[in-house]
Amino acid sequence: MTPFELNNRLAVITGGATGIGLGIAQSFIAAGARVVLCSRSEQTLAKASQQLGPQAAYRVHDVSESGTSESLVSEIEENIAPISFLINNAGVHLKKPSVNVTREETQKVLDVHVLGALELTTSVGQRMLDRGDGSVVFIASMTSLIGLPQVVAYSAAKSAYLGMTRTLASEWGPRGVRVNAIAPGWIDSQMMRKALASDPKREEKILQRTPLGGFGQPEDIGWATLFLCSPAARFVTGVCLPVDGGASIGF
Ligand SMILES: NC(=O)c1ccc[n+]([C@@H]2O[C@H](COP(=O)([O-])OP(=O)(O)OC[C@H]3O[C@@H](n4cnc5c(N)ncnc54)[C@H](O)[C@@H]3O)[C@@H](O)[C@H]2O)c1
Ligand SMILES: O=C(O)C(=O)C[C@H](O)[C@H](O)CO
Repeated sequence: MTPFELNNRLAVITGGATGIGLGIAQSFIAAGARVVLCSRSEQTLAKASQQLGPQAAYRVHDVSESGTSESLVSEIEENIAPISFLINNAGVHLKKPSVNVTREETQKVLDVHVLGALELTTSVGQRMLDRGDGSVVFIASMTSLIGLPQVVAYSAAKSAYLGMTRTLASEWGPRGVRVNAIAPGWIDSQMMRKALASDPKREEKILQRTPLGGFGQPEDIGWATLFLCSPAARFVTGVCLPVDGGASIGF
């Protein structure tokens, strides 16, 4: 057995039915895990789950809805299995000049990425702490590490993941629960295509500043997330791993 195997253990992946979340689900299943995809559209979830096969299940869940995590987590643990891995991947993008961003728009972005992910993480985390075992990954962004124009609320939310990761890692590490983050660069998904559509020259600029060239694929984030959750990363906690073709190096 290699230290990258996940041995039928259960991963909950928010926003798991599309893009990067689906790539993470594919990588986890390839490593022998079971997955529960959680997002808002039953139709999209059912399609993704069918594509993934018998190792996948889904639950309709809006992470931004306050007070809903406990019932989701207890239902999954009662009917499927204890949750070994939580991947906070659900996200919404907001791209516009910072002076035009309203408080309400910022609140919506923070509700999904920060408040929603934190509520779910503490619900799952309490059970992981009781069992003395578990691993949490936050899908942050290159905007957690470097400046990108016109994404001020999104960047605030993704940067919050760095503090949350370090705090939870230091608090939960002694009790067997690891917490890490990944900062994806430009990864080919609906979100990225939409973000770049407003500025056709941006794609060229991005490709120029990416030493490894091209855009990443969802499975690139999948393999990195798998590493962080696997026994191979048993001595890794509190880090944010960039997976961006080198774009955040600044050359
Ligand atoms: N694609 C990129 O270049 C890139 C770069 C850095 C970070 N990210 C992050 O990766 C994650 C996945 O994004 P993606 O690129 O796959 O785009 P995507 O739009 O395909 O995925 C986002 C997913 O989150 C789900 N979601 C949104 N709000 C939700 C809510 N309230 N409750 C539950 N689910 C919700 C969406 O339904 C969707 O499935 C996001 O957190 C995004 O910010 C993406
Ligand atoms: O580079 C840009 O203009 C972007 O808005 C990129 C996005 O922030 C990125 O793809 C999502 O995190």
